[in-house]
Amino acid sequence: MLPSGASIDDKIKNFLCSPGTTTDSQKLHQTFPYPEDTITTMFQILVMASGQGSNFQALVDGVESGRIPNSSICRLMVNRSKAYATTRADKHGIPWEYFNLISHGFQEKGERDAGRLQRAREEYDAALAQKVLACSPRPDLIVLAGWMYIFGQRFLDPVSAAGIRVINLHPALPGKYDGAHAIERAFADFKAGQLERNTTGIMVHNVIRQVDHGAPILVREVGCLPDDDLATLEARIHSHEHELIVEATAKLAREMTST
Ligand SMILES: Nc1nc2c(c(=O)[nH]1)N[C@@H](CN(C=O)c1ccc(C(=O)N[C@@H](CCC(=O)O)C(=O)O)cc1)CN2
Ligand SMILES: NCC(=O)N[C@@H]1O[C@H](COP(=O)([O-])[O-])[C@@H](O)[C@H]1O
Repeated sequence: MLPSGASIDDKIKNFLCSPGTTTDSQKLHQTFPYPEDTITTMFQILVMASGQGSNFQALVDGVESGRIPNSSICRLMVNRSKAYATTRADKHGIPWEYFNLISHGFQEKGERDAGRLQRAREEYDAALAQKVLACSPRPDLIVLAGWMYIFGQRFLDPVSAAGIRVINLHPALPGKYDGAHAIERAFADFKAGQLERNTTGIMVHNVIRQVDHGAPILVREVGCLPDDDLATLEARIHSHEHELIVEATAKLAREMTST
């Protein structure tokens, strides 16, 4: 028998651990009719990727290990049909969807007209935003983990209006090497003796319309070594990325769920 001052958590544990107890949530509510806001809900994370998915895997492992607390990866979106991230999602029972600018009919292959290209991207952005907003459960956070497509306002605005934050992992320091192929460009400068302090880095930042210019959330420097080649630098950077993306996502999971 629990003392009268027992906490709700103690009562729940006692209820659930009693012999012959069903874990039916309805029965739980009947027994402990406490306000909805005391029910802990999982922090829902939607991940977007275009490639191998090693950072997606780091997030999956981070959620499963509890390093990313009280969270669930509700969905993976990919824009490349051969993205190995989908295989990783299948292995962990995470639903995924492939949605591509050209394959799904927004842009003609080989299209070169600037107006048509712009309109195609805007329609794709709007459709992708609708897919995100239709997810159940709806995500609290979108993490771009090697997502190689630049969003326009017709994605960013509806998602932001729904209170969903978007963050991105970028393999460069703030204000350096914006855009794709950042590691290659940093390495080329290093080999040319033009990389400041022989140091590049990585960051997780908020996503705004201007690519890789959103406010940084976490930043980590990565030094280039004299005997580095591109492969050794990339491997070291990827290793740091797998840590930083989990640390940043866990930070937001804690901040966005604390009352
Ligand atoms: N509006 C924003 N969209 C995205 C951001 C951002 O900060 N603001 N971050 C990127 C991720 N990224 C770098 O971190 C990045 C990804 C892709 C590109 C790029 O040049 N994409 C081309 C297509 C390239 C390809 O398909 O191989 C494009 O979109 O036309 C630059 C930077 C994610 N989106
Ligand atoms: N500008 C965005 C960008 O370059 N992102 C980079 O794509 C790779 C994805 O690897 P992964 O598919 O193995 O996670 C990562 O190195 C990430 O920093």
